[in-house]
Amino acid sequence: MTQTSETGFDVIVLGAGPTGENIADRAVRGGLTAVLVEQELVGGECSYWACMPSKALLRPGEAVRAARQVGGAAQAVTGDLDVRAVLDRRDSFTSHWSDQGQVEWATGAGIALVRGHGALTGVREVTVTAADGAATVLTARHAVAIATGSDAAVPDIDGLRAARPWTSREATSARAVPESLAIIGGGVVATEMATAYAGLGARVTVIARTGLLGGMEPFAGELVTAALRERGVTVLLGTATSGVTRTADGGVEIRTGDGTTVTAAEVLVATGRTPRTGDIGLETAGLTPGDWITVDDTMRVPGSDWLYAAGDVTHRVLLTHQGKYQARAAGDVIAARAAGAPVSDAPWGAHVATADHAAVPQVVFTDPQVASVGLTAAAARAAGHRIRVVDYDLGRVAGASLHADGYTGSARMVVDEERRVLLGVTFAGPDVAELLHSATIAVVGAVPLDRLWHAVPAYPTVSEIWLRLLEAYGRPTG
Ligand SMILES: Cc1cc2nc3c(=O)[nH]c(=O)nc-3n(C[C@H](O)[C@H](O)[C@H](O)COP(=O)(O)OP(=O)(O)OC[C@H]3O[C@@H](n4cnc5c(N)ncnc54)[C@H](O)[C@@H]3O)c2cc1C
Ligand SMILES: NC(=O)c1ccc[n+]([C@@H]2O[C@H](COP(=O)([O-])OP(=O)(O)OC[C@H]3O[C@@H](n4cnc5c(N)ncnc54)[C@H](O)[C@@H]3O)[C@@H](O)[C@H]2O)c1
Repeated sequence: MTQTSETGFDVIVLGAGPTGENIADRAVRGGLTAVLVEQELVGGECSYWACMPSKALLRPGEAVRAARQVGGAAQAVTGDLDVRAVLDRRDSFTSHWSDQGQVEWATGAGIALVRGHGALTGVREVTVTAADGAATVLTARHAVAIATGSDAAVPDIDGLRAARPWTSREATSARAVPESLAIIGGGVVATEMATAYAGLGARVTVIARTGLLGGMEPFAGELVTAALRERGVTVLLGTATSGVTRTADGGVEIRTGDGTTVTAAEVLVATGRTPRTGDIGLETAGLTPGDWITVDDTMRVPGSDWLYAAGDVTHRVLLTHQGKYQARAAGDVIAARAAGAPVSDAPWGAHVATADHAAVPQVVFTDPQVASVGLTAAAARAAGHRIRVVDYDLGRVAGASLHADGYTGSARMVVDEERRVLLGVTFAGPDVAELLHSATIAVVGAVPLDRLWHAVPAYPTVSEIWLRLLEAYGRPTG
């Protein structure tokens, strides 16, 4: 096979998902040249098999349910979802799984692209093997950044692999809605896909070995469990899966730890992620293939002066916006170090991803939505903070009661009693996603509670939850 060499780049970025794209973009904006190496589609998991198609599957059902919760509007909703139209709209959000638009963006941003499977083969060296076997050896002047992301993890459950389960890829790109869907897992993918597929008419069973949305405030999982059940989803909590069989009629049979059997047309495994690092030459840099890649807060691999990693592959936070945030730090610090310019790597500096540790925002697009930032009460206590927890029933806020009849939701703020600032905030309820950034700013800005009283929420909006939480905490008297 042919082999060519290219040495003209300052930075090589392995993987053109949202993280890789942003590393390359920031490096180019910083005056460097950059090349992206991509083996599938430029845009990565998020654009084609994760964030965008999953939200496109969820939004139509949410819009119809929202209308049904408003007297007067409810009477206008006289039909069911048009499933074909939902799937077609989803297809448009994935650009029909074509990356032409993102390739044009990269070219316009001055970023080169080499297609194929990339692997480290030496210091600042990546060898890219194209589909036809042709190899291109790329050598970088300054840095190689790994942003190869993650794959769905398929746990070692008897018969599961042989049963050809759906992963998040099949769930987000399905051409049709199965009559029934069993979901193993109780996390974000499981709850979002249960919401989407139940809304699209499938009979859904969730098999979760603990509660739903573990790791978030407990009321979030409880509200989502209740809402799923109300919509006809069977939610089995505290239930292990012991075996899976693909049956002669093409369906699946799932045996649970308590001896019951769940049958469905398809089974979705939604039990977390595994790093795409098995075959990218990590051993050449002294790292272990198949492991997540540990980095410092400038996204550099400890002990190396040229190897960086960001996004899912680091296991810091498996979210697109956080990967892009890390990417901005990484691209900028690579450019600064290349220029011999000062590096701003103290906490909250321009070249570090400090928020990964203290203020990660996340929205779970279930119905109700869950939006959280920072520490839960349990995590804050475990970290040794002296905290006070303030809860408020979102349905009692005037704006919420106008927003939806019978609005059901809850909010919690976790106050650091030593500094009188917020460590974390969680909202669960219809349409709380857009509330989240207010909380993120309060947490990242360490806005003192006494000052928050002067951030007056408009009446009558759902954001008056802020006033109610502060009232519940107590108004300063001094
Ligand atoms: C169903 C689902 C829904 C989600 N929804 C959301 C959401 O709503 N909001 C959110 O913030 N996050 C969401 N996420 C998480 C989000 O998708 C990831 O955090 C994000 O895609 C990570 O970006 P990344 O660039 O690090 O990796 P990826 O998006 O995985 O991109 C990595 C890229 O590297 C390429 N690559 C890998 N190995 C090689 C190699 N050796 N050579 C060349 N190329 C290679 C891959 O082909 C891929 O294009 C969701 C995840 C799932 C599974
Ligand atoms: N809206 C969003 O931001 C969004 C949406 C989807 C996914 N994501 C990201 O994608 C990542 C992957 O999502 P996910 O739902 O796969 O992972 P997750 O970590 O959220 O949940 C994994 C679930 O699987 C269960 N589990 C793990 N191993 C198991 C086993 N062997 N048997 C049975 N259950 C098992 C866990 O108890 C947990 O309930 C998450 O980290 C999430 O941040 C984000």
